This record gives sequence, structure tokens and C-alpha cells, in this order.
Amino acid sequence: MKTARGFFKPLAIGAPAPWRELPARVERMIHFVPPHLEKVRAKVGEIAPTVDVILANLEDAIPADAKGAALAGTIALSREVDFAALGVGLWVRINCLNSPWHLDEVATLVEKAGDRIDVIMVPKVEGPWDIFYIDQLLASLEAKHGVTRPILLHAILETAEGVMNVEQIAGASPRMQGISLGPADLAASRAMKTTRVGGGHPGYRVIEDPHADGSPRVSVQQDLWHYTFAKMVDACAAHGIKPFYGPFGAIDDPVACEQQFRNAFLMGCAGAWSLHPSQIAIAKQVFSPDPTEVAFAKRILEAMPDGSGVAMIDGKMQDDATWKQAKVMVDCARQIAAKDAEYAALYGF
Ligand SMILES: CCC(=O)SCCNC(=O)CCNC(=O)[C@H](O)C(C)(C)COP(=O)(O)OP(=O)(O)OC[C@H]1O[C@@H](n2cnc3c(N)ncnc32)[C@H](O)[C@@H]1OP(=O)(O)O
Ligand SMILES: O=CC(=O)O
Ligand SMILES: [Mg+2]
Repeated sequence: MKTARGFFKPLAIGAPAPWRELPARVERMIHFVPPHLEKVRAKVGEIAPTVDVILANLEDAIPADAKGAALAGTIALSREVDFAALGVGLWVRINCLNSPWHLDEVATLVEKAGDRIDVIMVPKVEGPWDIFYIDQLLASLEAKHGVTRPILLHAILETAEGVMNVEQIAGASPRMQGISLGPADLAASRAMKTTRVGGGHPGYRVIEDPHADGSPRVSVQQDLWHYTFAKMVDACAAHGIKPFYGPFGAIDDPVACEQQFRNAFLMGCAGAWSLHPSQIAIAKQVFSPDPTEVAFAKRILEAMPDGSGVAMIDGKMQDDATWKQAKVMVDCARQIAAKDAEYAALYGF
């Protein structure tokens, strides 16, 4: 265990000092781009102003023989689009740490684009040791290449061992920006008998007892992910980092996608992945608080200016705890409004 002071010391001579607070960024959707496909890459300049984060994906979904092209495409992308000027984050998902690719990827990314990449997403993180390793590697490379702003780390929670260790993963380094649930790999790791990328399953349900008259029994679908999700959200919140829902693979089912994203939003998530352009607007709408809720939250703050005491608004009791909830909602809306003129108007900021 590191000492409190040691936690914030650079891990290499000449490396930038670790972040003490996460930079305040709106990250409602992490839009995945396959960077080896020139046709898709060419459209990123057009898509970027509509998203909060563009992620160049090097891992799963990129064929083994295209890993080099994806890395080269990522570097090209970092030069072709001025993400910082657009207020859009540039993230990269590297290959997992036991793959033959991750070392060259991290070395090349820091050397050629270290001052333009905001976050490296690390897949299949099993425990804090994976974060210690990549933290040290990044510090050494940042020092070597004169990178002045530490690259943040985002872990995907997608193995049973990772779920077991999620609390230590969340607190493993000041570089930790957040964690995403990876339901597809997690399903495989747990030997779940599914063939889906996230979402529910019609077979996972509760059913009421038989009726004496033999009439049909009510049966309701349950959430396969609730336990893992809640565990991840609490680990992230306790460590002051951000939880995210990951991929929703049924591109042809926007209704279920919206529901999955909404559950994540209500549970405390900052955003989710968009795999297809059609999922961008869904994530944007869901992860921007509802203007009616924001208006109600503003009324709570106004009714209790110092955040203490008790008040009644429209028949609902308000006290310090609802004031804090209202503050979360209004702060989130204010942050989004500062970036997004459409929402600034909706929220009246
Ligand atoms: C399972 C766990 C995980 O690891 S999930 C993360 C890994 N998977 C990914 O990153 C997948 C990213 N998405 C994609 O590759 C594509 O969206 C997939 C799912 C293959 C569908 O592509 P496609 O069949 O071309 O869709 P489409 O014909 O409806 O596309 C319409 C136009 O949009 C484009 N498009 C598609 N996806 C993206 C994207 N992610 N970013 C930017 N543009 C995208 C298509 O190229 C197509 O463009 P055009 O109209 O032909 O000019
Ligand atoms: O990488 C994401 C997943 O669901 O697996
Ligand atoms: Mg995965």
C-alpha cells in the first residue's frame, strides 16, 4: 500500500505530477470508431462536434491482421481532427495486457500522440496490479517524450476476477478516470448462457405462485446486471471516479438501448458507449438530466438556500438529503449547459 503522499508523486523522473482532481468533462457518450477503416475515419471530423468523446478502438472488433493499421489510423486521427478545440475527448482502447500488441501500442501512442490523448481505456482489468503496471509504464513514457499532462486510465469491468476486485481497481491510481461495465466479455468470463452484448434477457425473470384457478401467472423480466452494476457504481463513487455503462449491441433496438442507458443514468453513471451513429443521440438525451427534473431541483435549492432545514414543495418533503440530490442534478445540468447551447436553453442557464 502506498503512503498518502506517495500516491501523488510522479512515478518516473520527469513525468508530470498526477492529477489531484479529475478534469471536469462532460462524457455522456464514448463513441467507438474502428480507426483502421479509412472510410469511417474520414467521417470523424463530421461526427466529433456531435459527441463528447471519440474513442479509437484497437481491441475487440478489430481483426488481428488490422491491429497495426488501427494504431496508425489512431495517430492519423489525432492529427487530422483538433479534438481539444472542439471540446471533445480523445480516448483509445488498447489491447489487453496479456496480448502481444499492448506494449507497442502504448509506446507509440505516448510518443506520437501523448499530448493529444486524454484517456487510455484498458480492457479486461483483473485487479489493481494491472493498473499499477500501466500507470508506471505511462509515467516512464511520458517522462521520455516530455508529455506534460498525465494521460488518464479507464478500466473495463469484464471478468469475474475484475468484479471481485473492483474496489481496489477504482482506487489503484490517481490516473483512474472511470470504469465501464463490459457485459459481453463478462458474460463469457462467467459462463453465462447468453449470446448478447448487454441488455436484458427474456429468460431471466421472476414468476408469481400458481393460482388455485389455474389462471395465468404474472412473470416479469429482471435485470441480469444489477448486482455487478451497483457494485461498480459504489466502487467508483467511493473513489471519486466515474462509472459508465458499456456497449449495447442491439443497434436495431433503440428502445431497449434507451432503457439500458436510462437505468445506468439513474444509478449514477456519467455516460455509455455508442457503437453506431444512431446511439449517439440516445446517449445524449438520456445522460442529460430531464429539464423538468432540473427545474424541480432548482426549486429545492431555492427553497433551502443554505441546504439545511425542511421545506415542502408540491406535497413533497425536502431536507438536507434531497438538497444534495438536487445539487447533483443542477451541477450536472450546469456542466452540460456550459458545453451544449441546446441544453443551456432547455435548462434556462
Ligand atoms: C462487444 C463488446 C465490445 O467490445 S463493443 C466495442 C467494439 N465494437 C465496435 O467498436 C463496433 C463499432 N461499430 C461498428 O463497427 C459499426 O457500427 C457496425 C456495428 C459494424 C455496423 O456498421 P455498418 O453495418 O456499416 O452500419 P450502417 O450501415 O448502419 O452504417 C451507416 C453509416 O454509418 C457509418 N458508421 C457505422 N458505425 C460507425 C461508427 N461507429 N462511427 C462512425 N461511423 C459509423 C457507416 O460507415 C455508414 O456510413 P456510410 O453511410 O456508408 O457512409
Ligand atoms: O468490451 C466490452 C464488453 O462488453 O466486452
Ligand atoms: Mg470486452
